[in-house]
Amino acid sequence: MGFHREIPVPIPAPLSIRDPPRSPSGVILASIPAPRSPVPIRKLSGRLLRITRIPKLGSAVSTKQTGRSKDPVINLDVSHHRAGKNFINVCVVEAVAAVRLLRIEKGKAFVDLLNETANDSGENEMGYVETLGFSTRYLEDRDIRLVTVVVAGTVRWKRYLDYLIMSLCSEEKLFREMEPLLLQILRIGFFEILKLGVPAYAAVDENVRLAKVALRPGAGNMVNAILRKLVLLKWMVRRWFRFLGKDETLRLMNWNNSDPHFSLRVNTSKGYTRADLVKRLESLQINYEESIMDEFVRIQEGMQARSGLDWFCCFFGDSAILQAGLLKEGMCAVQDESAGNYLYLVIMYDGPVTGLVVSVVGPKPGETIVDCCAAPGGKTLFMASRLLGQGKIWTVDVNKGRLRILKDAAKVHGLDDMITDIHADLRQFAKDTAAKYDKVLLDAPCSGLGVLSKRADLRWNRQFEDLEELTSLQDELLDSASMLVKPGGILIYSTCSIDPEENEKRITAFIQRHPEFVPQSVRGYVPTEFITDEGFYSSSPTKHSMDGAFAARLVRSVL
Ligand SMILES: C[S@@+](CC[C@H](N)C(=O)[O-])C[C@H]1O[C@@H](n2cnc3c(N)ncnc32)[C@H](O)[C@@H]1O
Repeated sequence: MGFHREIPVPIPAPLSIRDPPRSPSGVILASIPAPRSPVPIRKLSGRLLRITRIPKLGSAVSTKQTGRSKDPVINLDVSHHRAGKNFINVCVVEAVAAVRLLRIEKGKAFVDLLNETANDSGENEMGYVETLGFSTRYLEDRDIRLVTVVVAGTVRWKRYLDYLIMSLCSEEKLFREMEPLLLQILRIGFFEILKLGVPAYAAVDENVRLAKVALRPGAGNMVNAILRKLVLLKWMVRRWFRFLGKDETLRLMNWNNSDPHFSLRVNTSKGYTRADLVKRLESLQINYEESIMDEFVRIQEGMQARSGLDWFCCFFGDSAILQAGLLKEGMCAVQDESAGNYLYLVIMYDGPVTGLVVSVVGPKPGETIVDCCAAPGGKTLFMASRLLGQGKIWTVDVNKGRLRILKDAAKVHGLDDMITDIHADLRQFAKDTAAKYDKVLLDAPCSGLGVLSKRADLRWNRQFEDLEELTSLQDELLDSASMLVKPGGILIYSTCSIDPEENEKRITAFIQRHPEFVPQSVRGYVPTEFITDEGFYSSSPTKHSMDGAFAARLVRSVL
């Protein structure tokens, strides 16, 4: 038998109610369709399109129930992309592809088999597709070629597609126990969107219809939900592929989908040491791990941030840490070692994360510092604790509510004497202020793409257009922040993003606009594994098992 010949598969063409259509593995794929009744031909895009009455599938239907007059007519309008390319037979291409993929999975069909006129297995395949509720009569050669492209590509990318599908299922079990035809439909949808460049709306539409017709309405809803998630994520995944490569992107997606860990920073300004914190954690029988950063410990369990809500609503569930009052008494703060952002804990008046970005700032006793975009104050508090009671921090933020949280947190930590809060838009504040400061930190509003494991909602809310808006705001804020730096002073720019557009590219553009600033390596401020070739700080979820963040130091010339 030649390579291109198919081993015939026993797919029964005529099916009776007692013999429902099954996948090659024997799974019942749909209940019995009633006899089809052709309806008039409709003209579309200059071509004749035959609309087929399709019985509702998904539950056993009797001939009586599906008699001609009661048949629900499914509107099989040609979707725009196919119509534009003069394709007909909406969803049928996907239907044939799905059936062939099922057969391939069982080792009974070759990917590159085209018209299959040499034996009757091709006819069987088409007959089988008909039993799913589709007319294959008007499939043309180009449709069959498209089937081949879809099938070949789906087989080639199967592991990758499955990985993505699994990561977008609400739980792994859903993927593992997915019925075979449903899985093939999802694979086809993913392949069409990611690899064939089929417009997302069209791919979603067709595969949802296929699932509804061939399986049941609920299956269509599931395909709809998962494909839409992909569409929302697509721009992010594409970007990551471009600047991280495939393996790193897959690792990152895995990280973003895993349970986040949380870190605690001991509050040294109240005289506590990490040993004190560790002692309390041990007495509470809480699993911890000491971080590479002196003031931090990592907690693996018991604190969950609720996703889909705004940062005010983050909570710690029934955490023993919370119940023991460690946060309230100001012994520690919930902060990530990386750079921090506003995720955590506002309820306890403790600002977000800080960590290594504050090391990049390197606050020294006696210094004057402006923390632009400061609220809710994670970095402010950490910087203030490093000033050891000497020096001053001005905190600027446009958001009054968040600024109030910063103020309250400063009180709990006993640092309020050193902090002056300014409710203002940084751009206006910089114009109105003649004073110049030793250090200016701009922790810019950003996409948060480095903290997706903790901010699960961001992946669904962030649009590509946001990135464009954010980068121009970042440029404006950088220009304003730079006006506050004294000659010889330092400007620190940071984000909790891993996107070069918000990080390195903003610095490059800034230096072009402001030749009076020169980048200074962060060597000596953070461990070497966090230093990029250009001398910036960068933490990565996959490399360092912590939030992704970025920071750059820029020195203002003395002239
Ligand atoms: C990334 S968050 C800052 C997190 C903070 N540094 C911390 O560690 O807790 C960005 C902040 O920028 C503030 N912001 C946005 N646009 C601003 C503007 N034009 N002027 C001042 N603050 C602004 C937001 O209100 C938000 O609090």
